[in-house]
Amino acid sequence: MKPKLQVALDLLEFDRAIQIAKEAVEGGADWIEAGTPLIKSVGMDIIRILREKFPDKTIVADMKTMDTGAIEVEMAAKAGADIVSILAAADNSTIEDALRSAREYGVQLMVDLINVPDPVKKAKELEEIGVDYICVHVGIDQQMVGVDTIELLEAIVKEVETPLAVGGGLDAESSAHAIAAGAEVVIVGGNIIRSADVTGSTRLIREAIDNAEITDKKRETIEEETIRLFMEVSTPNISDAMHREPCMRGIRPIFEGIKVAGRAVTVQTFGGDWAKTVEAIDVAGEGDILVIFNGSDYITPWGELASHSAQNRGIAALVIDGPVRDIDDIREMRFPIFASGIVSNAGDPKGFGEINAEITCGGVKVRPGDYIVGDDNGVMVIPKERGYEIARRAMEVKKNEDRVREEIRRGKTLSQVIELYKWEKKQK
Ligand SMILES: O=C([C@H](O)CO)[C@H](O)[C@H](O)COP(=O)(O)O
Repeated sequence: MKPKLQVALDLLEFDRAIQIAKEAVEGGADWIEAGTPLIKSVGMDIIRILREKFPDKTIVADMKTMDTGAIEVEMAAKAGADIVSILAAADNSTIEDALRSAREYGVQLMVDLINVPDPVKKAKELEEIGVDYICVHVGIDQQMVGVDTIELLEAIVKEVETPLAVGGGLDAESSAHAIAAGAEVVIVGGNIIRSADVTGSTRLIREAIDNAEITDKKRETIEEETIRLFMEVSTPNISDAMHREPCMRGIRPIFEGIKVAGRAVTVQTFGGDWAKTVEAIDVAGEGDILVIFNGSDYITPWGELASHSAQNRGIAALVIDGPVRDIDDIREMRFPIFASGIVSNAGDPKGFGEINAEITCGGVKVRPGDYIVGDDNGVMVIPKERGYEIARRAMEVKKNEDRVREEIRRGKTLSQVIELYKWEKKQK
């Protein structure tokens, strides 16, 4: 059977959802899902409109029902859905009653394993119950902390014969992998709906699943993926992903066009004492970023020779709450530096201070091993425990902006695209 491609319209705005669905269908999407955020934002009417606009397509209502399964299936069925998706985390009585309702109203029931503690066991129970599709689903928040959709699919596919739909951060490569591993339906949200070229992105996934094969391409490590993603997003994307966390105050790049991401090696020094700052070059590894608190705006612990030595060691950049000197030479060698000032005079190597202690730089706490990302906008610090998550969330911010930019290019104003007036916080 030809694999099915389900586009998940996880959007908030009615008109955008219809337009994006149209573009996805042009690219080869077979099933159109009214995503849960969309249903919550605009109501069940979105299903009626999708039914009307796409009479030949399968419409999926992602209801994420936890209770009263029968009534929610009835609502979605009467609005025009062909398949209704509810939660496997619901009690089996809810799922069984939802299935009765699905039979009564002539729709199919998909049951979503998202957040179920033992998904393999639950999948077997769902098979017993006789649901039409089991949805192997890693939710967006779980994806951000590294839960792997394909691993989950591979654990379940061996255990059940019920048709499997699979979703959770899939792109062309992982969609193909999912189909080759035995899924019948791939569900793709972000990698289609947040693309500037929805039709092109859908087409890529369509082609990949139609020629599905498992590649044994070596996967990146989490660390490699984290750094790659940080290099692909901007520091404003990162700040947005961290709920508008501020960048370091008063610390600017000494030349334009710098883009760096790496782990912090921290240095606390005092008034231009350059012993610890230079010793830190020997401590840091390739790709690390030195982050220094200098304690003076008028005397520097860093210049061209230190930059030269750091560059030779493969150190990615220097970030300093304090001034640097020799910036003409440093600019020429293009060693990336973010600093709070520039002076001519250095201090002496007295040896006060500490390497790899917690410091404050530009008003932001930095611990050794935290992720540092710097670009023309500023320098962001990402706590080491949340590096991968923030890199993934920042990429979602970027993708969303790519799509919004495209819609502005087509003629809408920004407030029209994001329905700004509707989403202003209502006053009491
Ligand atoms: O169901 C979904 C999620 O829980 C939000 O409602 C998504 O549609 C599903 O995860 C697919 O989206 P991506 O993970 O962005 O591909």
